[in-house]
Amino acid sequence: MSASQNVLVSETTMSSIIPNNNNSSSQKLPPGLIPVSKKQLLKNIDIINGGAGQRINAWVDSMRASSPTHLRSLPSSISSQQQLNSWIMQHPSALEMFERIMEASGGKQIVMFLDYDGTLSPIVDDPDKAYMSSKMRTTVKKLAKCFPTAIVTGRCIDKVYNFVKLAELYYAGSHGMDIKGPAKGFPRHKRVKQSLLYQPASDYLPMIDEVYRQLLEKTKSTPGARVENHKFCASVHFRCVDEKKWSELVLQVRSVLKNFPTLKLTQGRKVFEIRPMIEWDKGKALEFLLESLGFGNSNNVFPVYIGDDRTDEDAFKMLRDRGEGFGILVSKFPKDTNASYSLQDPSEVMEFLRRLVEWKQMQPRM
Ligand SMILES: O=P(O)(O)OC[C@H]1O[C@H](O[C@H]2O[C@H](CO)[C@@H](O)[C@H](O)[C@H]2O)[C@H](O)[C@@H](O)[C@@H]1O
Repeated sequence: MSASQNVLVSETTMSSIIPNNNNSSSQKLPPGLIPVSKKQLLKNIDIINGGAGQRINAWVDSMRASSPTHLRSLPSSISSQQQLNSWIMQHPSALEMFERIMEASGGKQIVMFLDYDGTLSPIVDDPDKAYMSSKMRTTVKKLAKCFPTAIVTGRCIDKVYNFVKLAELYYAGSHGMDIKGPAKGFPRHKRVKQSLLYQPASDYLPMIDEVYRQLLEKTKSTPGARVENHKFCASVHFRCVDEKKWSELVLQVRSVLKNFPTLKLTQGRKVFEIRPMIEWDKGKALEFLLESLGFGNSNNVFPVYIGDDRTDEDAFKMLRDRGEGFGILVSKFPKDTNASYSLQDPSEVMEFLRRLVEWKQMQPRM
């Protein structure tokens, strides 16, 4: 499959930090953080000014590609079916490969990392109604008894906690920029010595509040647009915006972001993600949690990360680079990914987690 046939566009295509030359003095970097080079900032001035091919149409094309709908993307020809088959060969079902995966773990400590939306809960139109089923909750609860388990999400911790409601988990909210250890029975894992709290973008809190306020105001004329404040980042949803209005929404988002040169924009499933331009992502959060659990330099750990979105790729890549464990992409469609295996949807994720629990319960106690 060629890059142009991939369902997802590359994140860099859509990444923008949108500096405004006139306002740059009023938007200083938060103290202590030097997130980007001058070269990167200049490149992004070019992007917002419409250079480097970043025209409105390119944004809209990318929005179209960001989350295929079932009907539009189901393979309708033999060649796309062949593409799907070849993708599955490269990223086999984690359920079908279960025994082989367990063999590969070779007695190492399994650590579980789970994305939330599209992984533990199905994708729905209203982000406030993305509930996980009680069966899924019970399964994750059992999983956390067997292995250290973390939720890694773009949402802020409070919102995701309201859905998950399990105090025994680690949480990395706001794309990993807000990390907390388990509140219940802490420390659950002997290796963690002190209570865990890490917020590498705390200096950005007022800026995120302000960009959220401006985005809310600016996009209110676009029916269906939805803005969320995730404490250290913000989201602008276009899932419920008529496609004819997408270019209008792009203009609105760009007009706000040009006043915030130290924020970057990436794209998830029918959502723009606005984040501090710091070297931190879900991959870094995964690494931080492994270190906090005492596995920083250990070769006795087998991390498994399950996620469905572009932002999860940072974590998949981190695992590939570390040569430890593997990633599982939740998708029914071929996507360009650093994950090794695939699962089709949250129900398959639940089945995989259930089998992990069963497997663990059958292991002799050490
Ligand atoms: O990292 P995640 O846990 O996957 O969070 C990423 C975004 O998830 C939510 O949006 C997505 O799910 C919504 C509910 O199903 C759906 O309506 C939306 O289209 C998806 O993009 C969340 O609302 C966003 O703020 C997160 O950034």
